Amino acid sequence: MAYLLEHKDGIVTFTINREEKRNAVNDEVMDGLQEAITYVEQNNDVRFLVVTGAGEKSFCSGGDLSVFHALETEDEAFGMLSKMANILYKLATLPVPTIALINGTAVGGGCEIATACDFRLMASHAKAGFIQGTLAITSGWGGGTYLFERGLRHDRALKMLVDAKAYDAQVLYDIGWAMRVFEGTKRGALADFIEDMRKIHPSVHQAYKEIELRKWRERNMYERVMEEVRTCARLWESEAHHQAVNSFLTKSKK
Ligand SMILES: CC[C@H](C(=O)O)C(=O)SCCNC(=O)CCNC(=O)[C@H](O)C(C)(C)COP(=O)(O)OP(=O)(O)OC[C@H]1O[C@@H](n2cnc3c(N)ncnc32)[C@H](O)[C@@H]1OP(=O)(O)O
Repeated sequence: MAYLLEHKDGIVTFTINREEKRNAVNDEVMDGLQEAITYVEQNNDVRFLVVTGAGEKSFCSGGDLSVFHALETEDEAFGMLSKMANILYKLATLPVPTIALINGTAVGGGCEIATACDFRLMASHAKAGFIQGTLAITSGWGGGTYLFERGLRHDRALKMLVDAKAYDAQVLYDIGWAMRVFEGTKRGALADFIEDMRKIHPSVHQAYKEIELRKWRERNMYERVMEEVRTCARLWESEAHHQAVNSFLTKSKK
């Protein structure tokens, strides 16, 4: 299975389970994340949704280039990008707290998934970054829009996007993208992080989160995410993008 879904003690954990591809996202992973979100929406006893990756090397390496490189045109790209953007919008606007448990490298769309979550806990060895720029595209699943909403100083958020590189966990903590940097097991880090929150009635969490969600609805967050998707789809068609993807895939085959 390309993903794992677990519900234990009020915590639903969605694990991207494609270590051999550094947990790259394909359609099966997208459908699995949608399944996890639907499960949370339909089960009132769920208190937290955790997103993580299998293994210790990678949280998620973004879109599966070996699959999505076949998308040639703006319209073809828009179809895939908007599918995942809609799923991440539902993730970002879930009433329960969402936690990205970053067990390893989170790049490209992987960084977008983590940014769509309320909290980001990073293993000390992990790196994360919006590397889409190295492929001559922008973020395309809404992650750029969410980043500007996460309260980072504007200059730090913009630099993260335009640098298009993976940063160390400590740097990401210092600029305010990561909330915690942990040593040891991710399970232990999660248990420690939610210890206090677990003592509070879930209706309080949902009421506080609704303050932010109400602001997002009033400020047309969804429309802004879809503008980001259209921009990425337009850039997708460029020769520079297709050459960059082919270069990665060729390197991988050596
Ligand atoms: C809007 C989102 C947007 C989109 O695609 O829609 C994006 O996400 S754009 C960004 C796409 N992602 C990338 O460009 C990252 C590519 N991967 C890497 O840079 C590295 O693999 C890294 C840093 C994640 C890990 O490096 P490491 O040296 O540990 O591993 P390898 O590079 O040797 O990779 C091992 C194995 O996994 C395959 N792989 C890794 N990432 C992807 C990917 N995103 N898509 C497809 N396949 C991927 C890599 O080809 C290797 O396969 P192998 O068959 O063993 O050669």
